This record gives sequence, C-alpha cells and structure tokens, in this order.
Amino acid sequence: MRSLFNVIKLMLIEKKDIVIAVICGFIAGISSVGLFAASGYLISKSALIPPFYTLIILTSAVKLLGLVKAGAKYGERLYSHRATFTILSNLRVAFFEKLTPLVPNVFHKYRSGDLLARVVGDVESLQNFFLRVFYPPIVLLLVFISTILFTSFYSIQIAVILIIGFLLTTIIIPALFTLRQVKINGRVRNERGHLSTYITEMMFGFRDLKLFQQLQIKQNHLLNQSEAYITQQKAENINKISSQSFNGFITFVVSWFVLAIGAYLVTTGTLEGVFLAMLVMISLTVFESAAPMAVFPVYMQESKDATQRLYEVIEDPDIQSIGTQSSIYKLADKAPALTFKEIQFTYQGDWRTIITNLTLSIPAKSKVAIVGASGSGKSTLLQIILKLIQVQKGTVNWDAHDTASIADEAIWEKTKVVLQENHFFYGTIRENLQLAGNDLTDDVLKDALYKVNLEHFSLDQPVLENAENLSGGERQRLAIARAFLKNGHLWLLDEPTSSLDSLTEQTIYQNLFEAAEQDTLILVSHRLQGLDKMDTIIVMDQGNIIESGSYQELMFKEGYFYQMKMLEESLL
Ligand SMILES: Nc1ncnc2c1ncn2[C@@H]1O[C@H](COP(=O)(O)OP(=O)(O)OP(=O)(O)O)[C@@H](O)[C@H]1O
Repeated sequence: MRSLFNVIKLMLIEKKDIVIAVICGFIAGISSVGLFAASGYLISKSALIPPFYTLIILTSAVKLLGLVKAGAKYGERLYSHRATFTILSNLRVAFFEKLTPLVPNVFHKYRSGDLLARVVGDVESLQNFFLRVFYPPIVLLLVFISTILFTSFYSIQIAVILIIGFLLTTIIIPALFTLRQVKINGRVRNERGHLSTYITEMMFGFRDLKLFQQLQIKQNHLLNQSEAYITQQKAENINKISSQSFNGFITFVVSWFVLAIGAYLVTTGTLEGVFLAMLVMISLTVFESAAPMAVFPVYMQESKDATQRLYEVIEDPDIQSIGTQSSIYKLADKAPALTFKEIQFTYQGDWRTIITNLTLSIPAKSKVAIVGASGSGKSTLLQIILKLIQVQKGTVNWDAHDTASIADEAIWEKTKVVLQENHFFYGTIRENLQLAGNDLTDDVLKDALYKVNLEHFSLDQPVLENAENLSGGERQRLAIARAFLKNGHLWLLDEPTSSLDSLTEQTIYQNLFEAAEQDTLILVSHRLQGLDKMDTIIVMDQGNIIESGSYQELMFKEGYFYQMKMLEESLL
C-alpha cells in the first residue's frame, strides 16, 4: 500500500487536470441524471395536457441538459486522459531515475526479461489507476449524494432504496469480487514476468540453442509458459466480466424495486403519480455512473500489484548502492595516481572473497599491466576503480581523494575504458563512435578509425544490434577507437586486443602508447608479449598480488611471471 501512496504523490503533481476532470465528470453525471429525470417528468406531464409553455420549458431543459452532458463528458475525457499520460510519463522518469544507480547490482537478483516486464507492463498497467481507480469513486460519490438528496425531496423510501443499491453496487459486490481478483492478479503478473524472461533469454541465446540443438525444447517451454499466461488472463477477464454483469443485474433489480415501491406509494397517495416515471428514470441513470465500480476492484488490485512489483526492485535492500555521499563532482584534468589500501571484495550473494586484502600504488602517468590466471580478479579490480562495484573493506584513492567520496560520473568522465565485452548500438559507425562525444567531427572520427586500422570503414556503415555484422576483432578495434575519442587521463583496458592478430595488435599498441604518454594506463592482459614497455607488471592470483615489478625485475627474479613467460614462449 505504501508503494501506491508513492504513486499517488507523483500523480498529484497533475492536480489541476485532476480537479478539472473531477468537476467535468460530476457535471456530466448529474446532467445525465437530470436529462433522464426531465424526460421522465416530460412524458408523464404531457399525458396530463399541461399548458404549452410547460412543455416548451421541459423540452428546452432536456435539450440543454443533453448539450451540457456531452460537453462535460468531452472535458472529462480530455483532462482525465491528459492527466493519465502525463502521470505515466512522470512515473517512468521517476522509476528510471531510481533504477539506473542500481545497475549493475540489479542484474544479480533480477533477470532482464523480468525487469522489462516491470518497466513496460507494470508501468503501463498503472494508467488504469487514475482512470478507473482514483477519480471515478469521487465523481460517483458526488453524483449519488446529489441525486439521493434530490430524490428524498419526493420520497424517502425511494431514496433509501437508492442508498441500498449504491452500497451494493459500489462496495459489497466489488468487495466480493476483489477477494477472487487478488489471487488471480498475482498469478497473471508472475506468469507475464516468466514469459518475458523466457522470450528475452531465448532471443539472446537463439544461435547457441540452435547449435546445441536445444531450440525445440526451449520453444516448448516457451509455449507452455505462454499457455499458462493465457489461462491466467482468461481467468482475470472472466472475473472482470462476471463482476460487471452481476453489478448490472443488481442495478436493474434496484430500478424494479423503485418502480414497485413508487407504484405502491402512488396508490397510497404518498407520491404524486406524475413523478413516478421521473424517479424510475433517475434510478436507471444514476447507476450508470456506478458501472465503473464493477471493474474498480480489478484495477485496484492490478495497480497495487504493479506498484509493489516496481518498488520491490528499486527499494530492494539487497541491491542498494552502499556508497557514501559523494562530495566531489569534478576531478582535476590530469593523469591520476591510484592507491588501493587493504581492499576486500565479495560479489553479492557469493561466498568467495574475490579480492583479498590487496594493497597497491599506481603513480600518475605510469603504465601498469595486470596479468594472472583466469578468474584471479583482474577485471574485478578495474570495475572497482570504475565504481561499478564497491569494496566492502579498505579504500581506493584517486589522487588524494577516497573514491567513495567521488561521484561515479566524475570518475567515468575522466576514464577511457575498453572492457572485455563492449556494447554497440544499432545504428551507424558514426553514431557508435559519437558515444564518446556528440560534437566530434567526421575528421576526428576518421582519425580514430585510422589509429585502430579501421580506415576502410565508412562512418555511415550500418551497425546491427550487438554489432552482429562486425567481427570480434573489428568490435575490439571499434571499442579502442571509441576510447581514443573519449576525454580523460586514465586508460583502463581489459584485454583490448585479445581477438587481434599480432601485427595489428602491435600497430594499435604503438598508437595507444603514443596517445597515453601523459596519462595513467592500466592494461589487463593474458598475452605477455610487449609488456617490457610497461613501467610495472602486477601478477595476480586468487584475488591478491603475488608479484610485482618492472619486466626486467620479474624476469630476473625467475618467479611466477618468468614461468608464465617461458611457457608462452615455448608455445609460440
Ligand atoms: N558478476 C559477478 N558475480 C559473481 N561472481 C563474479 C562476477 N563477475 C566475476 N565473478 C567471479 O569473480 C572471479 C574473478 O573474476 P574476474 O572477471 O575479475 O577475473 P579475471 O581475472 O578478470 O578473469 P579473466 O582473465 O578470465 O577475465 C571469478 O571467479 C568470477 O567467477
């Protein structure tokens, strides 16, 4: 329920449109009741052959009320829908603002398909919260109170029947259907989450599934999941229609009661016969406004579940950032020195300590290579520098500042990064390079392509989703070109040339070192060739540094690095 209050708070930003929608809704409802009441009275009165002007007044009132009703209904629709779309957009923005700082932690717990279902489906379903849950009861209450007061002026008994009908159609019957709806809604949402998870996973892994000949099995899972979702959707709709039909039935029963009691009151002389048709018409019309209440519980429950699922992610204590308040938003425009002091890191939900008590100092402008066995924590160390993950113990300093007090964006602004996996967007080479800066000219972009031996690429060349149309080596070179274009004086390169042939690798490294001459550079590499150019080589094993020094020092020491180098040379 607390999540729903958060949504209401966001909704109230649009209070002007909400108030206008409520006023228009009330005018439309009350003029509809007035229109039918006047028609009923006109029919009865005509039978008594009244003076001509009475008929003119009544007919004009009917016409006027008809016009007012149409105008007010239009106003209600216009303002309520305008409010709804603005509320949805506010909601999306608020949700994204809270979700983005939780990336990548959020993926440790939630699968991308499930997140997509929440971001798209759950936010979308909240359009019904305002349109069918929040404001219709306010309009309904206002219309009913006015109508019952008007009716009680003619007959208290009929006013009491209307009150009973009101309680039945707006509270008792919807409450009964709500009980069923609670269970069904939870199931619909879960099945939808599972279905989109299956679909996204299948799309991502389509090629592998084909190669491993597992596509049919996964397809069958998907079809079963789709069936399960459809079954729950059917149950949901049956409950919705049953609630509407039952409510409609009750409103007719109430109108029959009004007619029967009214007729009785006419025979006893308590009610003038000329008002009977008017009261029956009032009863038939006023319950029209109660019709939305039949679907109220469905949408109320749906909204509660949707907000709960949305806020469950962004308020999940397991994935909250544990960072301290940032006080530094801008870093100096120079090569930084990095210092790690007794840092310790464990991935969320993992029992292994990945980085153990690591202490390291990287002077400004130095060129450092990190080598070591696969899984020894090299990439994890780069992620710690980038504040994509945060150490549980120890400190990481950027010059004299603890990175915990530096805003993430300030660090990203000053780093040039090539990760093992780099994402490319659907578009052109130009658009993907301009990720490094929108104002980069074509000449600058072409120069970057030249430095990574991709001068034969045209900037308008298309890039498909996930750069499917580029080879592994081309993707790596494009990522390096992007790093060339980006501002910053700290290079973080995680096996940037692992898919390249030695000749291309050599040329690119030459250009890289030239460009990074005045910068700090950290290179994670499995290949040990060319490391003699580095100032320091750090050898990692099981989350700690087991050796460090210059190339000559390590070779002289004949330790772990020396063994690795000898092994590599024997394989060449
Ligand atoms: N997101 C994650 N969640 C949990 N564990 C992870 C995650 N990423 C990496 N690990 C684990 O952390 C350990 C260190 O991984 P890391 O990627 O830092 O190693 P690495 O030295 O860069 O390996 P490689 O040379 O193969 O790239 C590995 O055992 C890996 O399984």
